[in-house]
Order: sequence, then structure tokens, then C-alpha cells
Amino acid sequence: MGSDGYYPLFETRKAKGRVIYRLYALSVLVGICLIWVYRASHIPKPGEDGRWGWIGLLGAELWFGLYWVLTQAHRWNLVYRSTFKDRLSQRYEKGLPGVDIFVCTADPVLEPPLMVINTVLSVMAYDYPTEKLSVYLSDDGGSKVTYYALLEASDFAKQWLPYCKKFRVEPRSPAAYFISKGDPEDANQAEEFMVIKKLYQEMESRIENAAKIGRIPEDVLLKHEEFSQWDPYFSRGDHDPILQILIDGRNPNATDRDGFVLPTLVYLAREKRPLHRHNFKAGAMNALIRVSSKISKGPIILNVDCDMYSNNSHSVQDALCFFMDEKGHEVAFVQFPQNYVNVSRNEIYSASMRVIGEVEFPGLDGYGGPLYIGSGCFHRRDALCGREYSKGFETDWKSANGMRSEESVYKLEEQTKRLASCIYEEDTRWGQDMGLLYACPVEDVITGLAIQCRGWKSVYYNPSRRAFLGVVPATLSEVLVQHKRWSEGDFQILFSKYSPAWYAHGKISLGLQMGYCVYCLWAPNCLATLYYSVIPSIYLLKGIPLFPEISSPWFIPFAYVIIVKHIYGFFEFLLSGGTAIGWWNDQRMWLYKRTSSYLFAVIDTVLKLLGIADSGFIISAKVADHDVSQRYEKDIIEFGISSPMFTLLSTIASVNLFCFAGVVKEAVLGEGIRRVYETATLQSVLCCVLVLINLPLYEALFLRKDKGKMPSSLAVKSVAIALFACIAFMIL
Ligand SMILES: O=c1ccn([C@@H]2O[C@H](COP(=O)(O)OP(=O)(O)O[C@H]3O[C@H](CO)[C@@H](O)[C@H](O)[C@H]3O)[C@@H](O)[C@H]2O)c(=O)[nH]1
Ligand SMILES: [Mn+2]
Repeated sequence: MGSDGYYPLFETRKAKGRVIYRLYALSVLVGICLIWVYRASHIPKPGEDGRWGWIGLLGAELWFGLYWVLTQAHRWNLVYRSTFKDRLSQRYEKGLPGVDIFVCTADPVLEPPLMVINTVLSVMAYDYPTEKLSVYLSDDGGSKVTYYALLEASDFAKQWLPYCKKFRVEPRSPAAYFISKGDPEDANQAEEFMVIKKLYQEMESRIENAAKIGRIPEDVLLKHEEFSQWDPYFSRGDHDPILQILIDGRNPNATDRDGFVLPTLVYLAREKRPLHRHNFKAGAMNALIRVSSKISKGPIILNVDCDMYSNNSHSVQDALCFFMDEKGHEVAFVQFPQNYVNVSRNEIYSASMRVIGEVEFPGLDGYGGPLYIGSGCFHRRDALCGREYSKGFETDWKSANGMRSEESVYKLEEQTKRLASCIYEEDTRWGQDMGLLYACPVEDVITGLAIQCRGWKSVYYNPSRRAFLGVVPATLSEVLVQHKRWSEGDFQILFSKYSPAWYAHGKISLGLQMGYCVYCLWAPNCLATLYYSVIPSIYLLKGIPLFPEISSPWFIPFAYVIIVKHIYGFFEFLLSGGTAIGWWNDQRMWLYKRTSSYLFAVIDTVLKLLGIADSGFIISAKVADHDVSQRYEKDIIEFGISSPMFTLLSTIASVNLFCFAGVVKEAVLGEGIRRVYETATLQSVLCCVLVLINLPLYEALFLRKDKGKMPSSLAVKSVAIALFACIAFMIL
């Protein structure tokens, strides 16, 4: 019991080992400063070799050093949270609030309807009073197959929910459950298991069939006249709003097979017109916020992407422990980590970003709260809708609870539809300071920042049983495109009204400001990284040293910073649950993202600032074809297509290969290994590491025969450019 006589619903613990970390960080800082001193005091005189290369390195090292200082905000002050769910149910047994769950989908091909309804079923089956749960599916794809699948799901739920509750199954996405579980041992359950599995498989084949032929079974069409809304004039980008309440939680007859009420289930395809901006996911979420405020008005909103199912049926209670605690009045959102099902042990694309989830977010939590990163986030409706936090504010859970209108379903649908029309938002604050913000490819991060700037806090909660499991892209190009969207969006936040660098000053803590800047500056990292991965290597060709000789005392800070920082990073990665090979792959992806995605993000941002281009939202694919998946499972990098990003990566890799060949030649034929060792140790090591890290890329360029290799034309082109660049540099 706390000193003031109440049992808290959650607890916050500081991480151990802070002192050691801080000593380490200070020692690295000293090293970085010495490197700066060396660079600034040893610039070659005008006319001397390597002057410009040197000055560039000074710039790059200043950048890296300052950036490193910012990243300390992620590691200085880690906190971990835990919840006491039993106390929550004791205290609020009858008074639990309504929770509205928003699932977003946008494309029936990239996001198969079967996957979508598995996510929907997993959240319908939360271990939470069903009369207080409402699930909304926003379908930006306006797909009648998706609607049909949801219809099937609403029926299947009548069996699935009681089954889940009776046998306390986890996870509650049927697909994931049937894959993860062999036949149950318990004879009692075995029988029901067979029945429910068969039901699921039948539903699965009906949905997949409908998706394949693009048609809904006749008998369903006859029974459900709402399908007439998909008339011949209907197209995905041009249609009236469609709003269907499939299960009306107010209806006492909407029950499962055991007679218990089902959660409310709503389908929404907001109005689309070719000449209107739709603002991607942010627009979809805002339509849902309005529509749900009419239908269920839950004071808590959970947002998940259609590919991210609930893997833990107690997450709602976990989140409520923060919102409903006496100390939780200022909590606007509770972000759960995003974990993924389809990552292999060694994560060839390092797509799970485990260090962010295990280290950086607990770090931000220590400074006022993590970023809102889309899927897996519970919001306080008030805060999301633009309310400012003021001291003493409290959500009245009881009054907000169960506020449901009395109209008939049909009338309710008709009245609510207009909230999802194109013109509804005209001359309103939606998208500016109400709901999710527009005009940024990462609507989530900027929205979370705006909320925090209005005085709210957020919480990061990482339960031991993973709360949500999603899907990561299975090809390199998709990963790079996704990172381009993220880094571009984060970069734009820096120049937006809500810039963490200036606007947020005084509104959020300095640590959080720095923490945001780390992500906002992902993109411009490309410049220093490109420089570092090309220039030192290419100077080797002329034998011009750009780093201190091994016998010089200035060599020590370089060696210290490089070695210690990487050892630390290695252990951080292992402690976050990664493997040694995974760490090596992570280093490669670090390089690839910085030298391709981030560069393109910078270019596009500049074009956008000049008003020449606009940024879009490329939806990432959630399924891959058989060939591609097989290579993915074997941790073979998928190239396969020609893209400017791949050309760039291959060219840089080839330049380093040539430079490395030059060093080897010099060592063997020229003045011998000794000279290379003495004068160009660091430079040669850097070049050598770049070659090692690019080994899979050389393989894809020159050796592989499968479809995932680099296209030959691209290989020829990049090798030619690299060769030309090297020769030109040697001659000039
Ligand atoms: O016009 C659109 C485009 C996308 N989506 C949905 O947005 C979600 C995220 O799209 P996805 O292609 O999967 O992007 P990711 O990069 O995987 O998503 C991450 O990054 C996004 C911001 O860039 C956030 O919106 C997401 O929540 C976060 O998980 C999916 O459910 C989509 O169906 C829409 O509803 N409407
Ligand atoms: Mn996604």
C-alpha cells in the first residue's frame, strides 16, 4: 500500500546499472571530443593532399558525435513498468469503461481479408466485458470481399468467443491459434477443438474463394441487401460512405452460442472522391473517431493495424491500469511494443528493431513517455480529440460508460454516415489539432508529439507475454521503402509546427525533445554515412592517409570510440533478445538504410519543401509469394528488382571492393604490408569491414542464379559507375 493509503495499479522501476552506463557514456564522450580536436588541429594546409577529404571527415565526425550525444537521451534514464490487474478488477468490477477498437485496412490484395478478420476476431475476444467492447473496421480499400469476410467473422465469433473464454486460449487470432497449437490433450477440449477448427477452415475456404474469384456467394448476396451499395458505379476511389453495424451490442439478441452478448462490430468504408484528399490512415482514423463517438463512445480507443493481431487477451486491463490509477490522470496514451511473427532468428533485415523496443522506448518513458507509433496503442479519447491537459483533470469513467443512443440500427447508420463523408471535415480542426494530424507520412508520431505538447504524458508497457504480433515486409526493397516513409515523415516533423527542436521546447522535457530529434534526424544521417563509406576508401587508392598513424597517440581515441561503442552495441543487441549474426545483419541494414532510404527521404523532403513533390503512403505488403518466402526463411536477401536504391547500394559496395583490391595489391606488390599497416590502418580496416558487410550483396551481383539476385543490367551499371568513379579519382 502506498503512503497515502491506496494500492497503486501500476509500478515504475528504474533500470539497474545506470552508473556503469553513464561512466561508459562519459568516457566515449571524451573520446569523441579528442577526435574532434585531432581533426580540427591537423587539417592539411591548402595545396596539401587530402585537405578536402579531411574537412569533410571533420564535418561527418562532428555530425556523428553530436548525434551520438542526442541518442544518450534514449539510454540515460530507462524505466520499466508493471501492472496489477487483479487490483483493477477489484476496484472497478462494475465500473470498467467502454473500449473502442479501431482496425485499419486499405487494400484487399496487399492485406488479405482473411488476415484482417483474424485480427478483428483476436480483439473481439479480449478478456473484457463484451458489452463494453466495440470493434470498428475501417476499409480504405472499400472492398466487398473484406466486408463479406467480416460478415463471416461476425458469425464465427458466436462460436469462437465462448471457446476462447471457456478454455482460456492464447492467442485469440484463430489462424495463429491453430498454427501454434497441436491437438489439445484434454479430452473435453479436444472435441470442441475439432469442431471449431473445422468451422474455421470452412470459413477460411469460403473467404479465400471469394477473394480469388472476386465474387460473393449468391445466397449471401440475397440475404444481405447492403451489398447493393457496391453498385456498378462503385470504385475504390470514388464511392459513398458505407457504414454497417454487423453486431449491435445494444441488441439483447446479439449473443453468442452460450447466450452472452457479443461486442459491437462495425464496418466503415468512408466516402472517397477522386478530387478529395483522404489523408491515408490518419483520415481513416479520424472518420472512425467520429463514427464511434455516435455509436459507442468508449472513452478509451485502441488502434491496431489489420496485420497486427492481439496476442494477449489481457492487454486492455494492462492499459487501464495506467489510465485508471490515481497517478494516471495525465496519461494520454499507452503504447505497447510492436512485435512480429515472421522474423527469423537472425533477422536478415533487422526489421523487428528490437533495440528500439527494449532500450530506446523504456528510455523515452523515463522522460515523459514514448512516441505513438501507430499499431498497439491505447488512447484516452479526450486527449486524442485535442483536449489540453490541465491539472486536476479526470475522466469520468462512469458517465462515459455505456452512453449509447436509442435509435434503431438502420437510423443510427444513416445518421452516422455523414460523419464519414468527404466534406465533413471542411472548415474544422480535424487533422490539425483534433484527432490524428495530416500532412505527414508518419501521422502517428506527429500526433503523439502534439498530444505531449498539450501537456499529456504517455506510457510504454512491455508485458512478458507479447501483446501484439504483426507482419514485417519480406523483401529488402519493401523494408527500404517503409524506412523511407518513416524517415521522411520524421524528418518533416522537424520542420513542422510541432518541431521537437523548437516548438516543443518548454512543453516536453529536454530528454524527450532530444529523443524525438534522434528519429527526426534519421534521414540527414545519410550524408555523413555516405561520406564515410566512400571517401576514406577512395583515398586509399591514392595512398593518402586520412586517419592518425597507428604509432600516434591520436590513434587511441579513434580505436577506443570505435571498439567500445561497438562492443556496447553488440551486448545491447544480445540483451534485447538478438543473436550475434542478427547483430551483424543489423549493422548491414544500418548501412543500407542510411545510404538509400534516408538519402531518398532527404531528397523528397527538400522537393516537398520547395513545393515540387508531395509525399504519399506506400502500403507495405503483408504477403509474399512462395519463392520469395522461401528465400526469406533461409535468410537470403531478396533483391530481384531494379531500383535506384539498389543501384546506389551496389555502386557503393563495388567502389569499396575496388578500393580494397587496391589496398591488397599495394600490400603485396607495392611498398608492402608494413607501410599500409602503419599509415592507413584505420582506413584499410574501414574499407575491409565495408567489404565484409557487403558480402551478400556481391554474391547477389556476381554469383547468385535465383530470382532474388540483383538484375544483371543493374549489376553491369553499378560496376561500371564504380569503376569510372575510381579511375576518375585516381587520375584527377
Ligand atoms: O490510405 C491508407 C493507408 C494505410 N492504411 C492502414 O495503415 C496501416 C499501416 O500501413 P502499413 O502499410 O502496414 O504501414 P507500416 O509501415 O507497417 O505501419 C507503421 O507505420 C505507419 C506510419 O507510417 C503507421 O500508421 C502504422 O500504424 C505503423 O504500424 C495499415 O493497417 C493500413 O491498412 C489505411 O488505413 N489507409
Ligand atoms: Mn504494417
